[in-house]
Amino acid sequence: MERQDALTLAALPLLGIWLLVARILSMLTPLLAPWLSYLLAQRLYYATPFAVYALRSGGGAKAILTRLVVRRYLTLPLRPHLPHFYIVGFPKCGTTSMCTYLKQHPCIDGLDGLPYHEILEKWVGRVSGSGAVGTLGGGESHFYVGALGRSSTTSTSAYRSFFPTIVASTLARVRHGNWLCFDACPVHACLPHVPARMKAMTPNAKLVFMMRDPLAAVISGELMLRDLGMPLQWSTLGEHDLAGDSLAETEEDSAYWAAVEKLPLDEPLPADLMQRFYSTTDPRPALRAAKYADCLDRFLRAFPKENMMFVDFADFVAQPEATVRSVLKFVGADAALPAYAFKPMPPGMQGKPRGRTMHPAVKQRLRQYYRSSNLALQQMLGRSLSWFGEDV
Ligand SMILES: Nc1ncnc2c1ncn2[C@@H]1O[C@H](COP(=O)(O)OS(=O)(=O)O)[C@@H](OP(=O)(O)O)[C@H]1O
Repeated sequence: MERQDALTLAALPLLGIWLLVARILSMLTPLLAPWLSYLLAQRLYYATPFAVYALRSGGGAKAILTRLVVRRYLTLPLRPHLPHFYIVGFPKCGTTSMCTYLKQHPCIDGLDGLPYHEILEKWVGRVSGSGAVGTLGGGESHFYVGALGRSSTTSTSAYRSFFPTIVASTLARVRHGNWLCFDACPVHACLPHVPARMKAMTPNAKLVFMMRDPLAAVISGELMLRDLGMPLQWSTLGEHDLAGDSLAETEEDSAYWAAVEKLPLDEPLPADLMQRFYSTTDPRPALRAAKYADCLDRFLRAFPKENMMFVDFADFVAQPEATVRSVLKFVGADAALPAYAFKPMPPGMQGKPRGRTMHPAVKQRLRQYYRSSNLALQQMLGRSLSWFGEDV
């Protein structure tokens, strides 16, 4: 047993009392500090603009946010960990399922104390009627996209506050000999400022990228935003919706995203970044997010390729257990640990397209749109992915 683990075990009763007091105090704070609830709701809205639709009908959601955040900060000295690995992307490629599967392993923890996304998921579960309420536990911090503020995306202590305490890590190490924690946020893969920040925060982290046929990912994302109530003015469902518009990037767009990529680490994120990313009027940010090769290229400039794993969504769906075990091996968790058992996911995990499909004309257009990016991806990975098809 390491010396630090032995010390933590000896101090366990005191640490337990500290955690309990923090929990009680945090339950009182929403009453004492309504402005904090307001501030947090604003920040969450910045990071995930669709959150406003969840918060509108979320009842006590703001109070829950405050309570969780206050508890995390009261116990910050007990939270020394940053993620050992990330599920970095891509949107609608099975990151939530993968996250839930990985957390079945006794040596792996996700976030602690700030399941922002759980609140959204409960709401999504109610809206979609997927019956998934309480079963998902996505645990996305949205840290690098500004969930704790546009200026906080390089603050180590702010980020540490998301992850479990030394009590949890010590107990896992003593019982199972190993402990790892991770963050998951599919949009991290798509935003150009993220690789440099992630590298500065966690230079040795491992990164898992999940990828799916871009067309399937794009329509899945559109349907999620529609079901949340976002007033999207573009659609892939009707013949004329995307067929006529130019999908080429404007000069202004290119300049904007290039500037975001070069943003110095000590500069706050632009005020309109996430509104632009989740645009209700312009389909291009959503389409660009599935140009996997461009996004991966930025990560490959920041991290060594051997620290990255690329998972084909189709393999994950066809063989979830084998895929999860290979990810466990990659991140350094023992998949053969006697205390670990793979449990298949409840059916509520899967979305409900409810008969809505992409219009064939739009499909054809998007196949063309993604062709060069898929070719570049094939070269980058040195292998084919199941959905490349004959023309890639
Ligand atoms: N095990 C399994 N089998 C089949 N399909 C699965 C599975 N896990 C996740 N999914 C599908 O993945 C889509 C959700 O992806 P994400 O969790 O990455 O979404 S998010 O970006 O975090 O919002 C969503 O896709 P759509 O159903 O097409 O919307 C889920 O149904």
